[in-house]
Amino acid sequence: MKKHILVVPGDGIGQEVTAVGKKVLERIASKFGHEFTYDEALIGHAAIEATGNPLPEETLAKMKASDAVLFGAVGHPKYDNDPSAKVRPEQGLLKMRKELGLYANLRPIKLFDELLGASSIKPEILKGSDILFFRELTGDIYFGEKGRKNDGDTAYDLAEYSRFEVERIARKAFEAARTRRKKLCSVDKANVLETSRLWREVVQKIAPEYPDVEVEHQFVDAAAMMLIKDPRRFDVVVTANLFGDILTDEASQIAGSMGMLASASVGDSTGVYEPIHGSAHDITGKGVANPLASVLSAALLLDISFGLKEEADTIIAAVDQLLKDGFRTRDIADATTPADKILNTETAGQELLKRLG
Ligand SMILES: NC(=O)C1=CN([C@@H]2O[C@H](COP(=O)(O)OP(=O)(O)OC[C@H]3O[C@@H](n4cnc5c(N)ncnc54)[C@H](O)[C@@H]3O)[C@@H](O)[C@H]2O)C=CC1
Ligand SMILES: CC(C)CC(=O)C(=O)O
Ligand SMILES: [Mg+2]
Repeated sequence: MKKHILVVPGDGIGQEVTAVGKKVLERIASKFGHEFTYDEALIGHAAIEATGNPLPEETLAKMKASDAVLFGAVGHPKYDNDPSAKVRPEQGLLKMRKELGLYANLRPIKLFDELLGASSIKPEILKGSDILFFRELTGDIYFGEKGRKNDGDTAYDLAEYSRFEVERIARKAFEAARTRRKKLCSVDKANVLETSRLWREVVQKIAPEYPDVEVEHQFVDAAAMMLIKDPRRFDVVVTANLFGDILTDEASQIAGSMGMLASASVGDSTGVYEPIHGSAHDITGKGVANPLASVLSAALLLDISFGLKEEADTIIAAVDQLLKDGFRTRDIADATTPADKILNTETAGQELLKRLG
């Protein structure tokens, strides 16, 4: 198969982990006889430094012209502590999602059995957890009007959802539930928010079209609690942009670490495949970031954008084997991990390539 992949590492550990994700794609291409070509483009702080723009037109054009994008992360400490900065790395990420119409962010919470002990949640509560989040990605409070009034003393961010926006993500989640355990949990705050009341109304309205799927509605505060108390009760979860952002960072602890969670952002055009984590300033440049979220994002890319299921499964099996062989990056290691089994970003990539064959 011939495909063109755009690699957009972004900032911080995005650079470090995406290099490993790309190597895995290259190895898969040679192993299975595919012809993947690659290009790179700037986003975030790296793009601001080079062009003044967090999402240069050239990057966007390259994204639209590619068959899939392997994305890293954006962000830089200098903006995090400067609320007055008008141009920010995260604007590039949000604009990319909007411009490419990436309204559905699939975040599988996949727990590898070997990592049962890596979580702070008890293994007997965790075992068998397997959740697929559908986070709406182009609406909500992230994209509404924002500003200041009263001489800057009052700030506002408008949360908005249209019926159309809710319905299209809900339908994707219903369809996915049909292929899994046929349970859908819609998470909102309909006891308080009007956007959530529309959300619940739309989900209730289309539910009868999926009679084989059991639907449950939960308020986001209770859902946050239930995720930790009893993660196995969840199959597919569909929720708004802000709630999905927060709940999936929480849910990463089911899988053991933020460094294990991949995602697929899909919608109207080129799919973007990205770890759920950010640029992680605290470990940037140390070479210790777990690259498996990027590697598993590459697997999602092959599966969803290219329909290469066997190739994707080969990557997942290699990750599984790496963990079975006792190797751990620091974020998923514990006191029982022998020193010679602790990997850094680069050695994790090398060990993984050995297991890809
Ligand atoms: N999609 C994106 O590009 C995102 C960007 N950000 C940006 O990233 C910057 C840092 O944000 P934080 O809140 O610290 O979130 P973060 O996700 O970057 O890091 C949170 C914690 O998880 C750890 N972590 C994350 N990924 C890891 C990995 N692969 N291996 C090992 N440990 C890992 C970090 O070291 C940190 O302690 C900010 O500028 C933020 O705006 C945050 C989230 C997503
Ligand atoms: C800039 C943020 C919206 C990025 C983030 O936290 C995410 O996409 O999960
Ligand atoms: Mg997030």
